[in-house]
Amino acid sequence: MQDRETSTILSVRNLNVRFGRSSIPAVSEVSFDLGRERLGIVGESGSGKSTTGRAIMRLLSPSAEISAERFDLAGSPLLEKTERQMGALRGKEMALIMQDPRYSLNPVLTIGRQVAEAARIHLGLGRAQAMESARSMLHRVRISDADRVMALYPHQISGGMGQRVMIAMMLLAKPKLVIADEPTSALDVSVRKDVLVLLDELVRENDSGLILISHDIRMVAAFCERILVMYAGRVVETLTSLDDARHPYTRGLIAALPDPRHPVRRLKVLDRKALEAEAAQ
Ligand SMILES: Nc1ncnc2c1ncn2[C@@H]1O[C@H](COP(=O)(O)OP(=O)(O)OP(=O)(O)O)[C@@H](O)[C@H]1O
Repeated sequence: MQDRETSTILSVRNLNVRFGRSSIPAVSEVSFDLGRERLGIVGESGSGKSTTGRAIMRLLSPSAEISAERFDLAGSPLLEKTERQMGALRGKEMALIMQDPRYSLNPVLTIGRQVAEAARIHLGLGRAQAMESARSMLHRVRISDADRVMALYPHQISGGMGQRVMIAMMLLAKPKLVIADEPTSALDVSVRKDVLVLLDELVRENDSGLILISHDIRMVAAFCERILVMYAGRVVETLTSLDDARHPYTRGLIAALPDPRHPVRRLKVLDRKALEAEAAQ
């Protein structure tokens, strides 16, 4: 059996995030541990998924107040780090893959330049070696004509190709922790699965921990060993299988998504009145 104690990458106890003077916390009392495994965070829009992911990266707006009893990356408290120390961790020890590669890639640099730049910064390579490392990483994300793609600018490649480039850049330094926030929702349906399979493959190869954030509970269930279900900033349920879902909100999330095995004419919607009644109890 795996020794969870030594393999814990991230440990979160009672994480709270509040923006400005807002009386309602965006994230409330969230707790979980992450080892070298895949953990999903699901919930509807506004439930606090992205805020949790960005709090881990310490990439929230300055108006955000973060507090936690424990908030450790590999045993080291994230809230005690200076911005400079966080800068050194991002990309090297922890990486964030966001929804739309068009906004994450630098529009004025060629793909080759920006992947090589990541290799230079995070792996400490010289110019020529960094270019070579960029080329081999692009091959690893199954871009077969890497030389041609390296000469292109972000607007000249497809969304699916852009997300492969982002994955190449983000996983180059084999970070311990990868957070993927809706990594496929801006992509064409036909390439979504390929991109997720690739991400999953590289995360396993690197022996990293993955947090996959999405509103799509079925997609998350296909890739993750454990799922945290968030509602109004709180974790309402932790699942290892969708069949174990007990909370009416989780059941609503499952029912609101189409199941390819059982197509339906009309999609269900969340029963908000029942949920609010339950929350008030
Ligand atoms: N910079 C900010 N300033 C003020 N409030 C914010 C900020 N960012 C997020 N929030 C609030 O925090 C709450 C949680 O938002 P968050 O983006 O984490 O939800 P989410 O579950 O990721 O939703 P989505 O899927 O739409 O991104 C929301 O009420 C949102 O309005």
